[in-house]
Amino acid sequence: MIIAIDGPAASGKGTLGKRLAKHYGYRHLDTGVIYRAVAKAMLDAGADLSNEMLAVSAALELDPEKFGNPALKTQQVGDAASVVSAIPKVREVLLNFQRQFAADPPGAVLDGRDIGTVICPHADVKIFVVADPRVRARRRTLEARARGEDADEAAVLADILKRDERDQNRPVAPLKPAPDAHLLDNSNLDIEAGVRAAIDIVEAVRAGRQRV
Ligand SMILES: Nc1ncnc2c1ncn2[C@@H]1O[C@H](COP(=O)(O)OP(=O)(O)O)[C@@H](O)[C@H]1O
Ligand SMILES: Nc1ccn([C@@H]2O[C@H](COP(=O)(O)OP(=O)(O)O)[C@@H](O)[C@H]2O)c(=O)n1
Repeated sequence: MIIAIDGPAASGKGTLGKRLAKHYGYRHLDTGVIYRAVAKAMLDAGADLSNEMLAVSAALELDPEKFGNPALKTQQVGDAASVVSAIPKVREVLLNFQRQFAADPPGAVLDGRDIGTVICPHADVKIFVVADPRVRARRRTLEARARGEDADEAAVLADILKRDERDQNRPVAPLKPAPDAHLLDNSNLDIEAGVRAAIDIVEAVRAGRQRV
């Protein structure tokens, strides 16, 4: 089974993805870290983020072993990721890795922006997670502060809105729900309630299949 989770910045995709994968015994891929890793390589090299050739070679040289690097989590890297991720050739290079991850047994949960629309259009279950931008900014700010960063909530909100705008309006693989995605509004749910709501969606889809 493939579970696709998409949604805007800090909506809770990764948290749900990790918990769903644990619940079902599947592997989990936070696809945002892939674009963040490309962006970090560009920033480290002092490269212009719109340099297609350098971005493509950074994407080709990615090392999945480094996806856990905490330095990928920063706002600066997230911002840069939304610039490099708009380059169609970068997305093309990263497509097979994601599809292969999804196809390997026993099952997989992928979260990102275009999982249900482009990477896994035939996913068994698609969830589109949303939450009020102010709630998302609050949660992301608390997360950054817990890491010891000096985060300003208004600046985090502005960053989230700017990134959503860029991700929604790019010509290739824009952030949007697949027509068959189930909407999950995380604004007023704590993590446990969100996980339960996501499991309920998966179970309802499975039950519907068995009846057919
Ligand atoms: N339902 C929730 N209630 C409270 N905090 C949440 C909830 N879901 C996620 N969070 C927190 O919000 C932040 C962003 O969640 P995350 O899963 O990283 O979002 P995304 O992957 O969409 O960027 C994290 O600090 C996470 O612990
Ligand atoms: N499948 C994906 C995942 C992320 N991205 C890009 O990568 C950036 C960082 O993604 P992320 O999921 O780590 O961001 P957060 O929601 O965690 O803040 C996004 O703003 C997108 O521009 C993408 O284009 N496609």
